Amino acid sequence: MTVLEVKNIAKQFGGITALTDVNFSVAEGEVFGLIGPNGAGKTTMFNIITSMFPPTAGEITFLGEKLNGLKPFEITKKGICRTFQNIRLFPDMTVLENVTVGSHSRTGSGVWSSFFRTKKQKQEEAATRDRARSLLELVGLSEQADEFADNLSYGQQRRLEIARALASDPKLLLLDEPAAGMNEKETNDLFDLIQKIKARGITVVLIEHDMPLVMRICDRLAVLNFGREIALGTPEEIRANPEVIEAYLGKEEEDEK
Ligand SMILES: Nc1ncnc2c1ncn2[C@@H]1O[C@H](COP(=O)(O)OP(=O)(O)OP(=O)(O)O)[C@@H](O)[C@H]1O
Repeated sequence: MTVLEVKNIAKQFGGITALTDVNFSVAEGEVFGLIGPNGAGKTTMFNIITSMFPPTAGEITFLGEKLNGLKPFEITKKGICRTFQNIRLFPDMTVLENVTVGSHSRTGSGVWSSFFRTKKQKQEEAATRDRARSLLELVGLSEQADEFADNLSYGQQRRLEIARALASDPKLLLLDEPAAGMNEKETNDLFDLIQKIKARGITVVLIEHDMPLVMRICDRLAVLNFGREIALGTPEEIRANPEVIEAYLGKEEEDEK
């Protein structure tokens, strides 16, 4: 079954063309990579999928339903969640609280009604906390549950972001550079975590610059370069694609200058 379909997506920011005619689809349970040099348009693609802004052209379909025109919170309700390239935690809240905050789009009771706490609401809150604890266990942060988010290491903060995104029970999880700033051990832990998420039947789209991780974890990949999709295929196909090699090697040569 196709979970996500990206059809003929284009995005212009004034005179800048961030994306041109991008097409790919992601099947249920897949880990799909979105790679490409800096500025290729990857984060813009996530912003369009999550309706942070509309595409200039094209269509996004999620489980057969068009997403165009929905608000970001409606996208979350449909079952799409994301993490951000720059960590966006609440530093003064505990690790557990950061995850329960992620669940609020899920529970039925709003902020106002929680002022008059009914028995049902107390049960809901307890269930939310239990769920948050089980997500912390999944991402390996059970022991840090009561620490302030600010005190966590960088790799731990990234895992906490994933737990928070999972708290709203997504069918599709978008991860924006989850391995950025991680050491080798943390990256290996992240690999295991993504495998576990996949085993839960959650479909994952991953933006990542860590090529060994991408090649190990992804079922398929799309490669963007200057907003254009230059390749689509399995890691083996991508590795052997001359245009991809050129895009990356070209960049390395530039960096050496
Ligand atoms: N809100 C915006 N307003 C104007 N230009 C933007 C905006 N968002 C992105 N861009 C431009 O669109 C292009 C693609 O940027 P984007 O952040 O999507 O690339 P990326 O592939 O995610 O890069 P990186 O790997 O560096 O994060 C860049 O030229 C960027 O400057």
